Amino acid sequence: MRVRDLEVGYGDKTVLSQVSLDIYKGCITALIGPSGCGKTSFLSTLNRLTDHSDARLAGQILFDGQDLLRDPVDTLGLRRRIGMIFQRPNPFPLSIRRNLELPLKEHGIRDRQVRYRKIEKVLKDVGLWEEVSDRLDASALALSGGQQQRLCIARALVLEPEVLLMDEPCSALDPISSGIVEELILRLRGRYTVVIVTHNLAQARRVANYAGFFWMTERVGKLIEFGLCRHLFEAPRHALTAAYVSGARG
Ligand SMILES: Nc1ncnc2c1ncn2[C@@H]1O[C@H](COP(=O)(O)OP(=O)(O)OP(=O)(O)O)[C@@H](O)[C@H]1O
Repeated sequence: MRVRDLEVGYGDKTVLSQVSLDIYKGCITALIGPSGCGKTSFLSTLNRLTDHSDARLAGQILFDGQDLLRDPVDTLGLRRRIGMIFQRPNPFPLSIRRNLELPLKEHGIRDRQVRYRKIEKVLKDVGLWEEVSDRLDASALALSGGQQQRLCIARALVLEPEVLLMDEPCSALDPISSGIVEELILRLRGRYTVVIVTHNLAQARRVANYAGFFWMTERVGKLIEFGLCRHLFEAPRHALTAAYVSGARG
């Protein structure tokens, strides 16, 4: 995915400008920066979730030869290829099985046996199968927060997306559940392209191959620095990045 000169605004207020970066296949890219500098807005443009707000977008987002901001886009198809996980786990108030069946049905998988095989596989992938295989018809809302978040990740993965966008996926979880979800994210590396927004700098360092640092200048979010995660944390090129990752600012 290639983002060039992206600008995002709401009404007449520009919240993000001049953002250019490449998102590499099979890698984890972490986006860090203080609250309000536009990280979530950036993430939401990548699968056009911004269509649901009054966001104004300019620039280019190139994905598989298509400019997502200019070319006609089938948003349902796009969101199958680019899934999203939110800060708070948001399972449907249905059974564990139905949470995974619904998206499969919505995307035309009619054969029940095929659906069941996919559901078992994805629950094994997210490490939930052992915990829930004997209660697939119980409510997803009865799961713990961490289990709910893994179910939501399973719900995105069951559609076999190419890219997974994660907006602070661990911040509403207790430390143990957060650790389990983080391990899962690490296991996705190489198989999926992941873009994760996190306020947890240690987590960004542990999981990401690439990292981008956002900051507000004159009330507009900018991408200050982007590169290999190791370089951004250990040898930042920009003084602001150095101050933020060292904890001196932010
Ligand atoms: N739908 C919207 N309508 C109007 N303004 C919005 C909308 N969504 C976000 N904003 C504004 O855009 C700016 C950037 O918000 P955004 O949530 O993208 O930042 P963030 O870096 O993800 O913050 P946080 O880390 O707190 O989640 C903020 O000033 C916010 O109030």
